[in-house]
Amino acid sequence: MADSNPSPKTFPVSWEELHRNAKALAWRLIEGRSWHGIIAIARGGLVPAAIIARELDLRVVDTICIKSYSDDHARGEIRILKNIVNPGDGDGWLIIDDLVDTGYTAKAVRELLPKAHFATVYAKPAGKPMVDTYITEVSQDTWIYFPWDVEPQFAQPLAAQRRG
Ligand SMILES: O=P(O)(O)OC[C@H]1O[C@H](OP(=O)(O)OP(=O)(O)O)[C@H](O)[C@@H]1O
Ligand SMILES: Nc1nc2[nH]cnc2c(=O)[nH]1
Ligand SMILES: [Mg+2]
Repeated sequence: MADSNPSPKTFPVSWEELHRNAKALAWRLIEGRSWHGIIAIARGGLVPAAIIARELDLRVVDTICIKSYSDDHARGEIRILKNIVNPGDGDGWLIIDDLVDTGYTAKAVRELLPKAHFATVYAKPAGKPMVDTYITEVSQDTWIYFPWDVEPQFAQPLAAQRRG
């Protein structure tokens, strides 16, 4: 995606869908191995990380706090606002984020924790190669709206929209 994000398509995600997809991710992550704990990429990774921590019975949850997008969906420089305390190389740790878009956030975290397992609920094609496990793919020109991004509001009936 370019630095400013036109995203002609939108993909609203409900709490129920997010919960179901995060649980689907937990199913994938519980297969065949155990984890020391979770490193959530805040803020977007916090809710999926909480769901996955509950499903995998993981009680150790740390955060890396990163900002790369502003509220108007424009991507800026990646800023690591808080790192984890004792990173090591990440071996045996799960990194959880809500989504991977361009993959720049994931790339920056992978450089810090090269042996961690990087998992997201949603993935766009450009960022897909940066994640080890994801559940749902959406197209690159789609902007995902999470439940915390939106609130219900009145929608015009179709006939009224046509009348203009
Ligand atoms: O693959 P990328 O293009 O790097 O984009 C993905 C990142 O963008 C969003 O975070 P954002 O920086 O908007 O902060 P937030 O998690 O606080 O919403 C999202 O939560 C991912 O962390
Ligand atoms: N909410 C949201 N944040 C993003 N950050 C980068 N891409 C996206 C997206 O599609 N939705
Ligand atoms: Mg984020």
